Amino acid sequence: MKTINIVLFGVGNVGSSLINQILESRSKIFNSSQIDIKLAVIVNSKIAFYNKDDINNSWEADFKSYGYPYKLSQIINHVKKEKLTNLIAVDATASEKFVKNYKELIRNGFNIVAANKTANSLSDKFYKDLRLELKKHDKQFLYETNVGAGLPVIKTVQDLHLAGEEITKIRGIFSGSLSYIFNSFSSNNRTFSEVLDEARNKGLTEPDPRIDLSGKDVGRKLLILAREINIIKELTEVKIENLVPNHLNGKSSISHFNENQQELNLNFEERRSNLKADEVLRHIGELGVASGQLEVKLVTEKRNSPFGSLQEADASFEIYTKNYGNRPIVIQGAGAGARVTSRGVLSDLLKISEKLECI
Ligand SMILES: NC(=O)c1ccc[n+]([C@@H]2O[C@H](COP(=O)([O-])OP(=O)(O)OC[C@H]3O[C@@H](n4cnc5c(N)ncnc54)[C@H](O)[C@@H]3O)[C@@H](O)[C@H]2O)c1
Ligand SMILES: N[C@@H](CCO)C(=O)O
Repeated sequence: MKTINIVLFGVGNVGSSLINQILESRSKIFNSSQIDIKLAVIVNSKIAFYNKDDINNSWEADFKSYGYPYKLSQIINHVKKEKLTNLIAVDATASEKFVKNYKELIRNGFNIVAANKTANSLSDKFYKDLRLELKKHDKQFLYETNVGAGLPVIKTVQDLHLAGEEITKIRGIFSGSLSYIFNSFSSNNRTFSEVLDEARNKGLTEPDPRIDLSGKDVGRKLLILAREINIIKELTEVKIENLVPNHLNGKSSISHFNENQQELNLNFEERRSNLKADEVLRHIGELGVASGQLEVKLVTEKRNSPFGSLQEADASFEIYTKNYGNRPIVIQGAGAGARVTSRGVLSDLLKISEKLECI
């Protein structure tokens, strides 16, 4: 039998769904794999809840009642004092600041599973240093949900690359958030701002939806896949069509954006009115291996084309390789949403567990 001890950072849409899925699935997982999943500490940006007993369905109330302000060093001291082993830190935050803690976590015995895409899309130096630290301490880092939420995109690209298959191009609808938004917007008469609010309320967008609309989220995903196949790039080198006007982006606050997001309506209304009856708007990412070009843009597609006929928050990735020729591998399905994402995180947790010690 193996016990794994999880410290969960981020108790928002994805983090909460992960806790609930662990509660739902852990006896099934224990019966099939003899892996006992313990949630040792759960943490948001303000408070930490140290879970002495087994977590149960009242976790949300316990978190609110018994959580208190913390420092990372206190969490590390706690797991040491309790002699917890097989440690895995889950990063379900969207924080650029939090990823700077990864090295300290690794040095203190943690493996890492991240839904947060930041660690893999900061500088090439940060990316490589992190991997050196993992190697030095013999720790694992999995992040399948960084691209396509629960869809197996990263693993597929890694496996093809590892096997020596030459990947020539990856093209697709990389954003489940923007897929939902442009599906809804292209097919009815609601304003862009109304559709954006709906996607946010369904937990389909980034906590700050400007990360989606500015193209940064898809830019990050392209960069993450490029790095998997040894293309050395920085986010600043990705050619991105930014859908947010400058005065609502950059240094302006999220509340300023929320109050003024109707200003987006006019531009998108114009783009919608230019569509023919058989056309829809689609947000595309493209990674050309030979050209080394990474590009994010909003395009017009025929409604009955593969990308044009996607539904809901579907993402779709076409992976072109030398041997697959002009018939790419296609990975398609829900590309955003807390439940598909947290299931992907849970699957990464179990993959890491396979290599941990039985205790
Ligand atoms: N929702 C999806 O469909 C989806 C898909 C793939 C990946 N992701 C990624 O999952 C992550 C979480 O998304 P979400 O929708 O759950 O966001 P959310 O805003 O609902 O939750 C984020 C949580 O992180 C906490 N947090 C912020 N800074 C922190 C810090 N420094 N330390 C500890 N906790 C901190 C917040 O308090 C909050 O509890 C994001 O990085 C997102 O890109 C989400
Ligand atoms: N913005 C993400 C979902 C939240 O991370 C996506 O569209 O894939």
